[in-house]
Parts: sequence; structure tokens; C-alpha cells
Amino acid sequence: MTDPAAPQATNRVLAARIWREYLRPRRNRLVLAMLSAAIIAGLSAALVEVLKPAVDQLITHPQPGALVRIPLLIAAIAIARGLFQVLQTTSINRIGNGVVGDMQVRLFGKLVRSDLARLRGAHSGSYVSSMLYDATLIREAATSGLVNYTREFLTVIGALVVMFRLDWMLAAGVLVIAPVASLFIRRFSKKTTKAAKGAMGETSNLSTAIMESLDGVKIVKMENREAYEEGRVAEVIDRRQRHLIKGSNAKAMAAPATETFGALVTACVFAYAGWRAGTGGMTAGAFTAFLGALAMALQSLRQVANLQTVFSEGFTAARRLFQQLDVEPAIVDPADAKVLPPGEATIVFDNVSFAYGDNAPALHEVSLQARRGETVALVGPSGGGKSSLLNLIPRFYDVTAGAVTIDGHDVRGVTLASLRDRIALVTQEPFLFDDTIRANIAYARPGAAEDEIEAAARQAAAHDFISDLPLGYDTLVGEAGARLSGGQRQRIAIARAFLKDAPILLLDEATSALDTESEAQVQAALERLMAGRTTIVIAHRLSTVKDADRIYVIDRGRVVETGTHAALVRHKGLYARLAKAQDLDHLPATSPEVGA
Ligand SMILES: Nc1ncnc2c1ncn2[C@@H]1O[C@H](COP(=O)(O)OP(=O)(O)OP(=O)(O)O)[C@@H](O)[C@H]1O
Repeated sequence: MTDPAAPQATNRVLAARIWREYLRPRRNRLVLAMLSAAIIAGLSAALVEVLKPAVDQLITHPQPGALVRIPLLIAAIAIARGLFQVLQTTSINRIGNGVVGDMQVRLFGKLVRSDLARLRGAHSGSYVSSMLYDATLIREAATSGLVNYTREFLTVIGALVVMFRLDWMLAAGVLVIAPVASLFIRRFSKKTTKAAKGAMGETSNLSTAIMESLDGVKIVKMENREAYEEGRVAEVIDRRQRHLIKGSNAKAMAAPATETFGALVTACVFAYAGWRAGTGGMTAGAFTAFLGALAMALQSLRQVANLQTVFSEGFTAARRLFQQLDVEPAIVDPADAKVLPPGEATIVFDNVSFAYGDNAPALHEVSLQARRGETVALVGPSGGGKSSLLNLIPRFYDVTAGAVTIDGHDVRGVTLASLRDRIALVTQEPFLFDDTIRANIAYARPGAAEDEIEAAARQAAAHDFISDLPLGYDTLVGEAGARLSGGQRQRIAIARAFLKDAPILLLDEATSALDTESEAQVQAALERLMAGRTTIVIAHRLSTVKDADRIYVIDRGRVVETGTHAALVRHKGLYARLAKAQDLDHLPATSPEVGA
């Protein structure tokens, strides 16, 4: 069997998976929808068959009683068909929305658990398009497509049965030309499939382009590039529309073809019927009913043809969505993972090398150590590898060689949950969710009590400004915290770390975004946060560097110097040059040796 996630997975494999995972749990309702579809097809056939007695008994040879009986019969069939149509539609709606919901939840669950490397590797727009667009296309194919197909198919069969009952010879003649109709259907379904695939690819590009422009809206405005962005999006829209137009044209061109074909068949039926009527073999009623059945069969065949597009879109979407769904993260708990036991929280990098995928290594044989109560600073030129190093501790990425250990336990040997429980991370641009300040502080500990949240905010020097807000802790912070200042966002992130109270603190310090007063508050809060923890900080603020127990100077992926600020200044190496550039090389030197 083909792997359902593989790009070449056959439609049969995809259909089996959709059935197994999404439809089987809803099979009762699906059976109801299918039964309704079958009954609708039967009633439609009955409706055309009634035309025979209707014409014969009401018009050609009027019969007493028929005037009431036949209209009542038609009304009863029509009402029953209407009721089953409602039943079919409501069942499909329930199944369809359930299927989409399931797919979206599963896909999001998968994405949010996937490796950082994978998430960084594709634009989030493509995930959004898959979640919203692909899932809907699969729903269309798997629910209304499937049920309508069944209904229309059975309607064709029903119409054929009626035709055979009315005049088997004529029906057999019509049946002989059926393969021609199927040739039509196949021909244009190929074209629409190709167009559908193209349109789907462009839908993904479109969401990417829109999200990117809006994410970078400040720079777009600053550089007066609105018109350029508009043009860029317009180009993608144009490409997408070209595919959509091609698809619609293929459909539209098929309509005159099938209609002409239908008219030709009808003409033949007329000729035959005329001949048969002349010889007394076919009544006017039978003839009318036959034409009605033929028209119904042709109409249903057209629907069947249209549904081919729905199926091909659905399968293409399923192939894409399952591919996304089936990528297993590489960074997971090992089979024999143990919980990281509480301890001193000593972090050791033992000859660590690391590369992003197949790129050149970002870190070469790095060794470093940070103990409880210590502040270890990472400094060095941009692109040197400081962030990469920090990312290895909570296993956002895994080392390529060597090991990162905490209290002697390799981080790859313990559960991710217990590892990350022990670490608080405060980044340069702290991320806040569009929720209340309270929820943002309590993000790591959703069950935290009100006074714990407030205590954390006080320690982070955030309580006063929060209390000054009209809604206090209930204030909604806006998208990514947009309604707060940079310093306020940072203090909320620090409060979050205080509340988490993890023994390890990873800090990517803010650079120059803050004014002096705000910076002093943030700095004081950070110092309180660092006390008594194992802190590794990417240092930009020189006061942190000065007070650090140890500084590791990282350049081009290697630790090139180690020591205290004073010792490193005396050493007159890279650090001394960086410090000089920042006018910080005149501090009294009091301290120990420099290493490398
Ligand atoms: N996701 C990624 N994929 C591929 N390469 C990356 C990725 N992130 C960083 N790099 C590369 O790894 C190297 C180290 O980057 P890193 O971000 O760790 O440096 P840094 O010292 O933190 O820089 P800065 O001070 O500018 O933030 C750089 O050459 C960078 O181009």
C-alpha cells in the first residue's frame, strides 16, 4: 500500500484514509445521508414515470378520478422528496463541519508540536491556507460530493429503469451512446483538475503574501512601499485567478457540448417515437415520460461531471494536508525518557557542535559551564552563534555532536516537559498573547492564584503600571501586546518568569529599545530575577557583562575567550576591542585569569 502521506499517494489510498479517520466515526449519519440520497433518486424517477398516466389519463384519454388521483400522487411524491432533501442536507452539514473541525484541530495540534526547524522552514501562510482552505475542499469532496455523487448516479440508474420500463428498445439505443457521454466527462475533468491544483498552490502563496505584508506593515509604510505590496499581492491574485478561470472555462465549455449532445439524442428519440407512435407502439404519455427521464438522466450526468472537479480538488487538498499532518517531529521524548530530577541546575556544554540542517556548523566544539547562582554572559559579534547556543538548552534544536547536560543529565535523555519546566526564557522581543495581562503572566502556570500573579508583577516592577490601567490585570494587551510599551511588555515577560520560578533562566537581553528610566526598571527587575538561579544571558547591556561571573566570547561559532570582564579587558583580545568600542574598557581590574 502507498503511504497516505507520500506525494504520490493514490486517490484510493487517500480515500481509505479519509474514510478511516474522519468518516467512519460518523458512519451512522453518513448512512442516513446516503439512504436519503437513494430515496431522493427513486422519488425523482417516480416523478417522471407519473408523467405517463398523467398525460394518457388526463389529456389523451381522460378518465374519471384521475383528475384527483394523479395530481395528489405528484404532490405526495414531491413533498416526500423535499423532506428527504432536507434530511440529506442537514446530515451532510453536520458530517462536513465535523470533518473540517477534526482536520483543523489535528493539523494545528501537529504544527504547534512540530520542530522549530520545520516551522521556521516554511512560511506560516502556507499552514494557514492548508488549515482553512484545504480542509474545506476535503470536506466538500468527502461529504456533499460523495452523497451528491451517489444521488446523481442513482438518479441516472432510476431514469434508465424508467426508460426501459417505458420502451426497452429505445432505452437500449440510448444506453449504447452512453460511453460517448463518459468520454466528455473524463476529458474536461482532466482540465479542471489541473486548474484546481494550480489554484491551490496560488492560494497558499496568496496567504503568505498577505501575512508577510501585514506582519511587516511598519516597514512597508516607512518605505512608502504600499503600492509595491499591493502589486505583489495583485500578481499572486492574478495568477490564482488565471487558474480559476481556466477551470471555470473548462466547465463552461463542457456545458454546450453536453447540451448539444443531449439535444441530438432527444432528436433521435423524437424520430423513433414518431415512427413507433405511427405504428401504435407508444402512447403520448409514454413518450413524454421517456423524454422526462432522458432529460433527468442527462441533467444528473452533468452533475456527475461537475462533481469530478470537487473530487479532484478534494484529493489534491488531502494529499497536501496529510503530508503536513504526517511529518513527525525529530525532537521528542526518547523511549526511555526520565523526568529531570530537581537539583542544582548546573548547565554544562561538553564539546558541543551544531549545524542547522545541511548548513555549515553554527557552533564548533563549544564547552561551557553555568552553576546555580551564577550569571554567565555570552558576548560576541553578530552571527557568532549566541542565540544558537541558547536554543540548545531547552532543545529547540538538538546538538550535532557533544552534549548539553543539566546536573549531569543529557537534555536529550529527559522528558521535554520536565526539561522545559526547569527553564524560564525571556527574549529580546517578549511575545504576549492577545489576552489579559493576568493570562499573559500566568501563561506558564494557568492555575496560579491571584496573589501569586500580583507578587510576580510586583517583583517585575510591573504592578504599578498595571494597577494604573482602567481594567488593571484584566486589560487586553492587543495583538502581540501592541497596546503596551516595549518596557511594559518586557516587565510582563519578566513577571511571567518570576511566576514560573524555574531554576534556570535564559535571557536574551533587550538592546536599545527602552528609554533610560524604563531600562533601569527592567534592569532592576532582571537582577532580582537572576538572583539564586543559573542564568545564561546573551549580553548587550554592559552592566550585565560587568557583573557576570563569567563571560564567554563567541566568534564564528567558537568560544574564543573566557573570563571576567576585568580579566578580559586586561587580556586585550576580541572582548577588549568590543568593550573599547562601547567605551567600557576603563574599569578597575580585580579579577582572575582569562581562558579560551
Ligand atoms: N534557523 C536558521 N537556519 C539556518 N541558519 C541559521 C538559523 N539561525 C541562525 N543561523 C545561522 O547561524 C549562525 C549563528 O546565528 P546566531 O543567531 O546564533 O548568532 P548570534 O550570535 O545570536 O547573532 P546576533 O547577535 O546577531 O543575534 C549565523 O551564521 C546564522 O546565519
